[in-house]
Amino acid sequence: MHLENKKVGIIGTGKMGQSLLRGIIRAGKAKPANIYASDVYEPALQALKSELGINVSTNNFDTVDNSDLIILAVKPQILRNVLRGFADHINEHKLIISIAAGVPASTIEEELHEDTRVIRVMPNIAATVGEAASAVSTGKNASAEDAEIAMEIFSSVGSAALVPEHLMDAVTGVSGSGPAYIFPVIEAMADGGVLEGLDRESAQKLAAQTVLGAAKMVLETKKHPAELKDMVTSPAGTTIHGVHALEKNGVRAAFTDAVMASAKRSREMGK
Ligand SMILES: NC(=O)C1=CN([C@@H]2O[C@H](COP(=O)(O)OP(=O)(O)OC[C@H]3O[C@@H](n4cnc5c(N)ncnc54)[C@H](O)[C@@H]3O)[C@@H](O)[C@H]2O)C=CC1
Ligand SMILES: O=C(O)[C@@H]1CCC=N1
Repeated sequence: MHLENKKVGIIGTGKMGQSLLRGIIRAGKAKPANIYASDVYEPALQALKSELGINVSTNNFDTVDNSDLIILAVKPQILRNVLRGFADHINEHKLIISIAAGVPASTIEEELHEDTRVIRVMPNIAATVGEAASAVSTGKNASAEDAEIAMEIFSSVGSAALVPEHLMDAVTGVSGSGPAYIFPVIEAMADGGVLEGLDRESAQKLAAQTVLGAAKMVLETKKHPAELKDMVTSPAGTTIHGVHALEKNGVRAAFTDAVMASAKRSREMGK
């Protein structure tokens, strides 16, 4: 099964559902006429229909019945109920792709059918701008081709990598939740700039571009971040004074703790 000419369904057109929809269309991965989306909130659906030309419905049956693959983008807390609502409409020809945090593929198989083909993905909110970091894992019935399709979809909104499912909580801690750790960093760096006399707009732009540039250097040079840090820190210069201030405030432990707390919550949600 290749993505081309497949009917793609999305259940839940909130923040992530919409990001994925737009990304898939922007990348030409599916024609709007082949996309079926459902949500309980009709005004948002109608807006998506007129903006993107996709098929919409407030009834999840319409999405399930019309689609070859169905992306589940509702909150984890309601996922079981949503699945129960359409379990009778699922057969072995349909591929289920869930982005719900913490929910194991086995839970989805349990609620649908033991032989349902399930792929689990943890993307992040940067899918909105085509820069998500996604991890893809396969449930027990999903084939390598199913995983390829998921990789194709999520590669259209950023980078995607295959991981074994037991690492999904770790992925959630690092990249699923990660943008929310970095937004306050950007805000705080901009605050520092404002404190030192820059206007807010310039300070925020400088801070955001600095995060983007640093990330790009790590990805493109593939050097260890410590080596890159050493390239910025002149002896007795400005940067080492800044780095020292960060270390005194426990910045490394704070970020590692954030990843661990999010991963722990993801594990709890899976129970
Ligand atoms: N927001 C994020 O940064 C990320 C979210 N996720 C996962 O994505 C999923 C969606 O999260 P968000 O988009 O942030 O939530 P959201 O609240 O923005 O979207 C959920 C959508 O589901 C709709 N919905 C509620 N009940 C429904 C039903 N019975 N049938 C169909 N649609 C229904 C809501 O109206 C809403 O539009 C969650 O499972 C979350 O764990 C994964 C990675 C990142
Ligand atoms: O906070 C959450 O539960 C979701 C999953 C990863 C990012 N947002």
